[in-house]
Amino acid sequence: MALKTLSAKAAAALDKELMSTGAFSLDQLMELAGLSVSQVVYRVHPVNKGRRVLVAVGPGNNGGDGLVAARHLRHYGYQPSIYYPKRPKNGLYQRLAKQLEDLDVPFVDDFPTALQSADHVIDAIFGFSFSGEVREPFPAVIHAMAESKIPVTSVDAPSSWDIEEGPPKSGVGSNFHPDFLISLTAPKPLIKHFKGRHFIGGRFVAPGIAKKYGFDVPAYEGVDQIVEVGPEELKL
Ligand SMILES: NC(=O)C1=CN([C@@H]2O[C@H](COP(=O)(O)OP(=O)(O)OC[C@H]3O[C@@H](n4cnc5c(N)ncnc54)[C@H](O)[C@@H]3O)[C@@H](O)[C@H]2O)C(O)CC1
Ligand SMILES: [K+]
Repeated sequence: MALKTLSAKAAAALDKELMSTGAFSLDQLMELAGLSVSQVVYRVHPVNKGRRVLVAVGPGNNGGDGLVAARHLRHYGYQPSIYYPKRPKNGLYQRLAKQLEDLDVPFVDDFPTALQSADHVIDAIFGFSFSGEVREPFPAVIHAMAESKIPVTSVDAPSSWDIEEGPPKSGVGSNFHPDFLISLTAPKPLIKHFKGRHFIGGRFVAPGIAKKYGFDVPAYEGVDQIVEVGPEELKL
């Protein structure tokens, strides 16, 4: 498979293109991204392994993917809870949060405490627009995920990792190695540092757009929104 990686810059340009010439709305893309995240959790952590999924939600679209995934997981029979300390005023995020409130999904204030009674964690804090050092209040959250034995699924990138260079050499996130990662549309260069199980989601990209950005859409099966692809199968 000729799956190449997309730099942060290329991934941002692709998203922009999907929403302009591709004619998708952000709501649609986020719904499909979150649906694919929910399928990864269902695959790696079926309901009988424990229903309590704690979702760490960041301030941007990566966080929005986490909110969508939580809704789908609730309908699959999980008991998600949401840590969402920085809520932007944007109507899309507010609607996603309202949809969860209507399903009686709890919002928690203390991530490390909530982690103690979780069976699985979704890291939807930062995606391809992350840069620099992790700012408050997220260092303690990254630290708690890194120290905990609870399995973590990261959305698009392990939060705190540099999109091109991978884990920071020291400080917050240097010891954060999630068990599972779903790359949205195409893996980012950080994938070469990732040792866990890796999935790709984004079963909506038209061949012309994929070709323009130089990646192949992987061979999804049946009704799956995800496909598992090891780093060894990627063209790095
Ligand atoms: N290609 C796809 O399939 C799609 C991807 N989506 C998701 O959108 C993500 C990108 O979303 P965004 O561009 O909104 O950005 P992110 O969600 O990656 O993060 C941006 C937010 O994080 C903050 N931030 C950045 N660096 C920080 C730091 N060092 N400390 C603290 N806060 C920091 C920014 O202020 C901003 O609020 C992707 O990674 C993916 O998860 C979508 O939802 C849409 C479709
Ligand atoms: K993430």
